[in-house]
Amino acid sequence: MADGLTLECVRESLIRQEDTIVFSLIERSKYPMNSPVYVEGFADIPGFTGSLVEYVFRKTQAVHSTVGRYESQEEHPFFPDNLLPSLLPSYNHPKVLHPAGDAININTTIWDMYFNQLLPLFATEGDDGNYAQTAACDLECLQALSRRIHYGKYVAEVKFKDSPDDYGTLIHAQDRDALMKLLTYEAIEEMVKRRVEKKAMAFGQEVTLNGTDKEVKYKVDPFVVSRLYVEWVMPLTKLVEVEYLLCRLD
Ligand SMILES: O=C(O)C(=O)C[C@]1(C(=O)O)C=C[C@@H](O)C=C1
Repeated sequence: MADGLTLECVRESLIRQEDTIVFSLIERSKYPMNSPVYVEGFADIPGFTGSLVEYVFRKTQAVHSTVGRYESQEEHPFFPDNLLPSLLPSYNHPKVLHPAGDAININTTIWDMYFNQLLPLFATEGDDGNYAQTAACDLECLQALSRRIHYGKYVAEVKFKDSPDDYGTLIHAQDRDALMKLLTYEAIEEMVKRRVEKKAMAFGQEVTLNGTDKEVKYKVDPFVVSRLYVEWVMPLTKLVEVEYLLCRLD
């Protein structure tokens, strides 16, 4: 392909991103739920009324924005309002995606899924006071999930370029359901599900030198990781793919 992007290399990136996601969940699992982090007004921050986690996100993303993070089409801010542009000299990141896709940002949905559905599945009850560390871990998890899910734009671009006629017809018809069917590979999804479960077992097991046959304990339940992928990561990636394709010919 002209821009060198192939389905194989895009899938390789998705596989590598699985490592980042599994490790970020393992890091978050060091801390209990620490619910004050999520309570509006818990921190007495002048001029700010949201939760501590929102504060950490806004401040971190403001810094990242001024050093060019969102110049890359792979990155999507959680709070895009009022971000300042990059102060760095322009790197000229390759713009492989169709510009209409830049407006697609489903981080609100990802945020909601993470805090309301995923976190309660793996964070233990309790409060150890490590609020800043907890919010920093949430930031890592959410950024990794957001990057992976929005990578659906690249997957969709490659699929479109590989079969422009098949996709073109459905895009002209704005046929969401048929696009979803055409871009779905059930055998690949099954492999992803099994691989992330295996990674959670490999990365999250206690390593001992005098290995006896004690019951193996995992830092994050491998079943929760496969469920995360089956229920949220893959469906949301496919949603991004469909949204991107719908505007691919604009
Ligand atoms: O690998 C692909 O073809 C993708 O579109 C990515 C992905 C995924 O999210 O992992 C999504 C849809 C396919 O059914 C298979 C896998």
